[in-house]
Amino acid sequence: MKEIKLSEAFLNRMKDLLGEEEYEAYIRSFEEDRLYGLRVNTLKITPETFKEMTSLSLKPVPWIKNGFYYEGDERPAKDPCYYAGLYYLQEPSAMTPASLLPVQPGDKVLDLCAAPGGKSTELGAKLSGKGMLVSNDISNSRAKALLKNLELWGIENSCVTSEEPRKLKETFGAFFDKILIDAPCSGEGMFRKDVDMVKSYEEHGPEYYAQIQKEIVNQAADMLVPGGLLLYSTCTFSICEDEDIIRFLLEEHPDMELIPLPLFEGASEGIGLSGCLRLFPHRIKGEGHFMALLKKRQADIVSDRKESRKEKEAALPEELTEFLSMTTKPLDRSRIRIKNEMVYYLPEGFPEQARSLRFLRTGLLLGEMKKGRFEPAQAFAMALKAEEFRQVVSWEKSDERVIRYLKGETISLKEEEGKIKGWCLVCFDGFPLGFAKGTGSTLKNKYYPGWRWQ
Ligand SMILES: C[S@@+](CC[C@H](N)C(=O)[O-])C[C@H]1O[C@@H](n2cnc3c(N)ncnc32)[C@H](O)[C@@H]1O
Repeated sequence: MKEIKLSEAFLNRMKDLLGEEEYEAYIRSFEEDRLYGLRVNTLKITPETFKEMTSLSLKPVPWIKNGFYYEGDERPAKDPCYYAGLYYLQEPSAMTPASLLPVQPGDKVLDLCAAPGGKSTELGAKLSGKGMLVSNDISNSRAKALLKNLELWGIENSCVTSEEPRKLKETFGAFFDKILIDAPCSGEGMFRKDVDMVKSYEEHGPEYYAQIQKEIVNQAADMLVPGGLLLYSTCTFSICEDEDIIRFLLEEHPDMELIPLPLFEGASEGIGLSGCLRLFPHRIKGEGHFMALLKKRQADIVSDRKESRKEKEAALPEELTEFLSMTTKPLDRSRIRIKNEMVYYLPEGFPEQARSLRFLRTGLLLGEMKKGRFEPAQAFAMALKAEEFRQVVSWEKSDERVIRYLKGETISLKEEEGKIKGWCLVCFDGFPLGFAKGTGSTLKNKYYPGWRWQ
């Protein structure tokens, strides 16, 4: 075993859970190195095309269509592709929950414990810009990291909140078609990946988290519409945080039923509760996880689901209209809002009652009105495709100006590239990185300073 000191109590519980023989296999899994994974952003590129263009040595994660393993000595975060939001670095088992929640474009989706965004980015990609994703995390600082990841990923229809689930329930009521709860947990499944988890486990073990999880699932169930689906996941093995929470939920909410999850090679059934899914590091190439899918039964009376009312189009400032004329991205003008000079594009059907919540972001930040000018935001660039902007500069990935642009430097155009006046979208190989403002043969760098290449 590596330098990991696991408590006697934990090891005894694992022995009880797995039986003598399998326990030995579990312990041996600590002798193997942790695994590294990335998940391709299908909003921007197909997994096949990405595999062709990257120099990373990728191997497919068998149960995730857009998931790959990469080698531990590779540095995918130091790559323009990362800055273009083409992938998210994620441990392979952690890719499973979002892949098993059948989100459809147009759904209203809640990711209740979402930071830093490992599941939300995938849920947002599945929506393909239609419907709404509310990504919440009780921790404000973690919610900031979540916002960055959603913006980098190019999701245009997400809102980020930092609230207690109870407050969300009071505000939204039964509103969401799909809910994901990637619950805070004791993290027993992550000991090999992250030694620090062992330390925090000593402070707060399974019983501590089970109480929090019960409160979270209780609130979440009330936020589902009839017929809606809820996926519960943890990265821990203890039954009291896994199957027992599902039993609790079924008891407290008799209108909920368990929908069996499909088994795939290496995955195991729930312990004493079939239909749930468990992933163990000695059976698959990934860390430990638990998942269960639940459905709220349809009400006898057909619910009078209101169609979202189309808002009246407000007149937009001229400078903004002028900028928007440079993009062919279809934007419903009635969803554009200006608050304190910031210009937002709200998701379809954004509910009025939600305005009282603590939002870090409502929809896509398009930009800012500044003394009669409009300055487009970094998030807007990330949500565009190269062909959706009229003035584009696209270099090859190997062009040294790509990294210099990401570092915030002023860039000179080559003679054969001609001259550029005004806003342009800077890309490599056709993937947007951010905006710049051309003054002839020079590009003033407008890449967001907080995201610069270090
Ligand atoms: C397992 S992590 C989520 C990881 C995230 N889903 C991802 O894939 O990147 C659990 C998160 O729950 C948050 N959390 C803890 N208690 C919470 C609560 N009562 N309501 C909402 N979020 C909570 C934590 O701040 C933490 O970010």
